[in-house]
Amino acid sequence: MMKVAPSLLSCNFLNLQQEIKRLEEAGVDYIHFDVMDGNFVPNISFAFPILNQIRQVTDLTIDTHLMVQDPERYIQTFAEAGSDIITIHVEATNHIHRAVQMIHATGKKAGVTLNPGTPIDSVVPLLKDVDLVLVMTVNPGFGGQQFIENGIEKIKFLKDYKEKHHLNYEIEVDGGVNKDTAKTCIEAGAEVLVAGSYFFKHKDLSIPTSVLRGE
Ligand SMILES: O=C(CO)[C@@H](O)[C@H](O)COP(=O)(O)O
Ligand SMILES: [Co+2]
Repeated sequence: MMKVAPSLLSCNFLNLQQEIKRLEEAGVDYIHFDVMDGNFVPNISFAFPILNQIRQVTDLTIDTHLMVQDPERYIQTFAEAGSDIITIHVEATNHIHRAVQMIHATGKKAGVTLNPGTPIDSVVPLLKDVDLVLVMTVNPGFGGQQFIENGIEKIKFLKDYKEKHHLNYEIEVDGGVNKDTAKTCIEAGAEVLVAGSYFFKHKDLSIPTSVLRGE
């Protein structure tokens, strides 16, 4: 069954608690929490104090996407703030394998992600050690961008590799996901769809939840 992970970047920040409640009522699977540091990506979003407050009001899985240079510096803090999954970029550290080990040492699930310009080979040595692989289908830093097609081949590769080697990671896609691009991602083998602008433009959030699940 497809999982849906709305990105809070596109929600109404003035009513955050209400937005979390709407997500719960819509039956989403994960809350996707985008952290941007103004260094790894050219934008700044939000971080632990907000994550910690969200943790106080929901039991939904918090899927933290760290768009942060040298994420090792913040893994412990994001774990303590209440993340369930911590996903880091292969481009953001010289020691991605150690960083994955650090995430697991906190007791949280570890994800790795790669930009549209990064070859899939860069994550292959990590695949047996991670819980999730996030394929970026936009250049990270902003919501509302257009889907970049080269992610589809990466999703297919990850699906085949997972089956061939009997691995357990989830295949997640992030960026420009809407009704149409979701279909292509699902056909290619995606298992978790992140969606921000498409998702929150709906008044009734159960609609994009069902559409993205392919129901
Ligand atoms: O990580 C990111 C952007 O860097 C995403 O999670 C976006 O927030 C998704 O937004 P849409 O492309 O769905 O509007
Ligand atoms: Co994201």
